[in-house]
This record gives sequence, structure tokens and C-alpha cells, in this order.
Amino acid sequence: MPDIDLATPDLATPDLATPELEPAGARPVPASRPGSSHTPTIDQDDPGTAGTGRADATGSPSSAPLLRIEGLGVSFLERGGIGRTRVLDGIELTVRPGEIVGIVGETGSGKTTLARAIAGLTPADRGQVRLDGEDILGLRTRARRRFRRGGAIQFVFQDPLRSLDPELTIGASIAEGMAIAGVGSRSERAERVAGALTLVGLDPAVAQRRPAQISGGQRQRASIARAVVADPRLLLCDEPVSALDASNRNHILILLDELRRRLSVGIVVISHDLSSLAGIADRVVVLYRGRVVEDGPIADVFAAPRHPYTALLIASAPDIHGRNRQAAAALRPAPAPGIPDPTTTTAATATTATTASTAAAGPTPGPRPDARDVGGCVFAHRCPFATVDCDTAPPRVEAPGRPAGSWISACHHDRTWRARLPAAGTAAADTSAVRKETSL
Ligand SMILES: Nc1ncnc2c1ncn2[C@@H]1O[C@H](COP(=O)(O)OP(=O)(O)OP(=O)(O)O)[C@@H](O)[C@H]1O
Repeated sequence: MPDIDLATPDLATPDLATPELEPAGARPVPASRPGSSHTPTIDQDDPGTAGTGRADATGSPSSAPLLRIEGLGVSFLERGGIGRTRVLDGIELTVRPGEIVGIVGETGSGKTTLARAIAGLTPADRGQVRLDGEDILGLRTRARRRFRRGGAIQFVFQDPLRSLDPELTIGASIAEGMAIAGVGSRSERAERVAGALTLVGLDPAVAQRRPAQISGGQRQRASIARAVVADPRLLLCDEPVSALDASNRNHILILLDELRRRLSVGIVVISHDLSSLAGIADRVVVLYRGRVVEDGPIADVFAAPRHPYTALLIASAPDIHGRNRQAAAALRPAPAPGIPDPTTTTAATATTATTASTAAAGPTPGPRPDARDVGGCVFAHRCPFATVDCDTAPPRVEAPGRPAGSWISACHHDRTWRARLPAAGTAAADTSAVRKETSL
């Protein structure tokens, strides 16, 4: 069995305690969310899944969806104002309470646009985004304002200074949303700020400091405190750890894992770092050129990807599969003009590809149309295994033997493409030894 370790070594380190954050279970569990009347249901005997509503090992849902996205499409006006560029198309996504869902994909694949569309910050052309059953895209102006003020969806950014004003104390930044919404008295707000700081592993005295007076890791905790003080149901984290050093990165990942358990909050994490996601996420959604190409339990997807693009992405991630470069080569066709290598594109080249309306010749004989224009697989134009079906039929293939909807691949050939890999690539592409480190 190949010796492939998906876990970031630090994530497996048993000593999780830092002056800022004690190990899960060591701190007294708060009686409620900060400032909330909700009481989290935490079973201390089962810290892995208790009270979270997480998908179980087979991927079957253990509670009703918190977030349900159906047929979401987003486009932007092209420069010059003529025509629109499709950035997201037909997105389907589900997040359950207490579940962490990772979103991965190359630069320009639409990850941030998806998060912004969920939060209503970027308008959608079509589709539905339901939070606890409520169609939040369909809200009219006043209702939408009320919904936003309610703070049910909160962002955590890569740069905490996007949510922490450098001129304000940490406490004032955390309390800002409550102050604007007129929530509670000054002292009640201060109490909630202290509760939120404690929840994220910071001393409440940090409230008196300014962002420049605390470390980068503490700033990211403070920005998470700002998010959780609003008692959110959904956290959207856009590259929350990519600006941090390895130690702080792990502490923030552990914190997110704790928060989903303690608060039953659903968490969407956008990340380029597949190994970080492997440590905490339940599910992974793989985006390519604005479409979901695979969506399933992260350990299963990373162990045996069903879509060739997912396989390429995983095989090309040196932090996961440094030894799998051969497999990446086997999965990667000769690049066609104008079509980026999904694992090496820059933002600029990805944009060019996203706006390209036709693709040049693919690896199979003859020129292929861009399948996006005819409803086929978005990867078909550069997939070594594509057939004519891939250019036209919209694929949505369930994993055999799994509950419906638990593991979807947008590949007609998900059961056969692996057998067509060259022998050298097949051996290296055998990712069955990949394991999800669950030592958190
Ligand atoms: N406001 C906008 N107007 C026009 N095009 C946009 C706008 N926002 C994003 N785009 C385009 O949409 C595409 C997807 O961008 P997005 O930022 O969602 O990708 P991403 O997957 O998050 O990329 P990255 O990993 O680099 O953050 C890109 O081609 C981008 O240039």
C-alpha cells in the first residue's frame, strides 16, 4: 500500500493547547451561543459528531439541510457592456448544520463568487439559495435588509483586516454590527463581545487592543469572534488560513472545527490548501470553470476521485501527493491553445479561458466545442477520456451504492476512465491509501 499521508503533520500533533486555545473539551462548554438563547447540544462523549448534524460515514444526511442551493447561475457584464460572462452555472450545493464543506478549484473557477452569491453580495441570474428553507435570493428589499442585519450568514476573510477596522479597538469592531442594529445596551454588547472572544480562545482583555497590537493568529481569531457574535447559522470562510504560518493555520482550523460542534453552525471553507481541508471538512465540492464537477465526502473524494479534473487537482497538489506527479502527467492532456492548465493557471490566464467561447482541439481526435455552450461537461475540451457524450449531455452521476445526492460526479465515464490511464499513471493515481486525519 503506498505510504501517502494526506494530513498536514501539524494537524496530527496531539498537543493542541496553546495559551490562546485549549484542546476541545478542556474548556467549559458555553451554555449558549454568545448572546443567544439557543442552547447547543453537545455530547461530550461523542465530540466527533455530537450535536452537529454532520453527514455520517456513509455520507447519508443526519439532519435537514441548512443551506440548499439549486441551479445557481451568476454572470458579469463584459467589459464594454456588451454581453455577459457566465461565471457560475447550475450550481447545486447542500450544507447541513454543523457540517464543514470545502470548496476547491483553480483560480478563477468561481469560488469567491459563489460565496458572495450565497451571502447576496453578488446578484444571481437564476437559481435558489435557501437557508433553513427560506429563499434568501427572493427576499424583497426590506426583508433582505432585515435578513442581513440578522447576521445569519457571516464572512471570514483571508485578511482579518477586511473585517477589523485598524482604527477601532477589537471590542468596538466586534460590537459594531450589534451597535448598528441597536442590539442590547452597551454593557450587554460588551458582555457578548467578551463571550465571543472567550469562545474563540482569546482573553476578553483583547477587546481593549487595536488590531496592530495583536498577532496575526489573534487577529484571525478576533475576526472569527466578530462573525460568531452575530449568532450566525452559516459561516463563509474565504481562504481563512492561507495568510497564516503553519502553527496558526492549524489552530484556526481546530477552532473552526470546535465552532461547528459547539454552535452547530454550517461552515463553507474556500481553500487552495487541500491538506488543510482534509483535516476538517466533511465534504468537498470541486469547481471547474463555474460548474460543480464533483461533490462528495472529502475522504472518499480524495481517496478515489470520480472526475478526472478532481484527480488531476489532487494529484497535482504537492502537499498531498508529491509522489503522484506521474499520475498528474497521465491525467493532463497536451495543453490546447487558450485553455489553461487547471493546476497552474494564474488569475489572468484563467480569466482568458473562462471567457473563451470555443476550445481548440482536445486530446481525443478532432476539435471539440466548449461543452459549456451545449450543456456538456466543462472539462471535456481537455479531458483525455472525453467522448462525444461529454460534449452534449449534462452529466450528473451518482456514486453506486451511496445514498442519492451524497456523492455526485459530473463525469459520464467515472467508472471507466481510471482503467484507461497509462500503466505508470495508474499505479501513481491509486490514491486509495489517502487517509483523512481525524485526530482533531
Ligand atoms: N465583479 C466582477 N466583474 C467581472 N468579473 C468578475 C467579477 N468578480 C469576479 N469576476 C470573474 O469571475 C471569475 C471567477 O472569479 P472568482 O474570484 O469567483 O474565482 P475564484 O475561484 O475565487 O478565484 P481565486 O482562487 O483566484 O480567488 C473570474 O474570471 C473573475 O475574473
